[in-house]
Amino acid sequence: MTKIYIAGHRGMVGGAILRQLEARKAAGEDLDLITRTSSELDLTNQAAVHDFMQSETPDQVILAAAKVGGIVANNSYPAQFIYENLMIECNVIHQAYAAGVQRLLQLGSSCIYPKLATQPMAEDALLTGTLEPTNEPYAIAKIAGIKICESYNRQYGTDYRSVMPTNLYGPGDNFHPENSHVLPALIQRFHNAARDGTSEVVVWGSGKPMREFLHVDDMAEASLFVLGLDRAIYRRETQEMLSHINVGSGSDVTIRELAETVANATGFTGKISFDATKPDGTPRKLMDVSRLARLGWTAKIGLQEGIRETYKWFLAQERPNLRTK
Ligand SMILES: NC(=O)C1=CN([C@@H]2O[C@H](COP(=O)(O)OP(=O)(O)OC[C@H]3O[C@@H](n4cnc5c(N)ncnc54)[C@H](OP(=O)(O)O)[C@@H]3O)[C@@H](O)[C@H]2O)C=CC1
Ligand SMILES: C[C@H]1O[C@H](OP(=O)(O)OP(=O)(O)OC[C@H]2O[C@@H](n3cnc4c(=O)[nH]c(N)nc43)[C@H](O)[C@@H]2O)[C@@H](O)[C@@H](O)C1=O
Repeated sequence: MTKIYIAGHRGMVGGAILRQLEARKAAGEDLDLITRTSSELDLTNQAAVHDFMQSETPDQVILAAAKVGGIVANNSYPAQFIYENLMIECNVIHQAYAAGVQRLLQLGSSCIYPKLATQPMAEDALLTGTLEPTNEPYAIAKIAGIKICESYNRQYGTDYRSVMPTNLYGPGDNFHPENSHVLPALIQRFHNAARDGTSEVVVWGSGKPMREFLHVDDMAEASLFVLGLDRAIYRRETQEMLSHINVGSGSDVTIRELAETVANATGFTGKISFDATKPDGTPRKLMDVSRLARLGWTAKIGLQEGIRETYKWFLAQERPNLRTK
């Protein structure tokens, strides 16, 4: 029996990971899956995380809990983004170690790389330049997460791994109009405009930045693939002080192209305009996914198909996932 604690199981990524683990369990794998909501266990609370880890003593931990948001949320709540993410990482990783957890997987983000990194961005671009200012506090916390895992591995011989996802989307996403990421924001806005017969939809920024999108079911599969790799195989591709692995689809689109695709999927036929008062953020952040490909995993769900399927999911919800932050 393998006892796995999935931190953040009600989130988009944690939820997708839990669905895949539940399917494996139903297919006969001997798994004990442990979850807690943030109101049951606040991961910024050191004593609570200590008590939880000591009483549950999981074999493995998947850290998909974090303070997450789009470009404007990151820019508006920098203190919460750096504080909550650092606290969650320190508490979960240290208390996992203290409770004897040998294997852990944590999720970072492509924003750990410099704003003007060479494209596509390989893992060794980390800490080679200045970060994008709109999400620097979040990125610093995510970089710290990688370095905490590497440090525990070096000093204590643990097997703590990090995956760096590109921009994600899919069922369970946050559709908040200001605080969400671009893809759910556009699904919501174009859907409302098509439904109400509005003639124009405004998209933030210049439309020129490029982003790479990965469906959350692909991300969940990649996470479990990396967690399940034999230690020697994982180590062969990574280094003691560069132990993270990029996860992406391998191709990107401009925000204008993305808006046109979402307009098409939702049936909106009016005008698309751009609001230059909103930030563009990083001009481009395409992941170099060759390390993960060499290990044996590549993405399966294309962007058009993923958007169509996510829109179907969105339409089936009684009330979309409008989080307050
Ligand atoms: N979404 C994206 O585009 C990307 C996400 N990532 C990373 O992937 C991971 C998952 O992100 P995603 O699923 O999108 O995020 P979500 O916002 O969908 O989910 C985050 C989850 O974290 C939990 N959480 C937050 N704060 C606390 C806390 N103090 N104590 C306990 N639980 C807490 C919440 O639990 P509850 O619901 O119980 O409150 C929530 O369900 C994060 O590390 C994120 O940085 C990386 C790149 C892109
Ligand atoms: C995953 C990643 O996500 C964040 O970085 P980001 O990639 O810049 O994320 P975003 O999805 O919010 O924006 C992408 C682009 O799209 C444009 N854009 C247009 N119209 C809307 C819109 O309506 N909403 C949003 N949010 N963006 C819009 C927007 O102006 C920008 O040019 C990080 O803070 C951090 O959280 C992180 O790691």
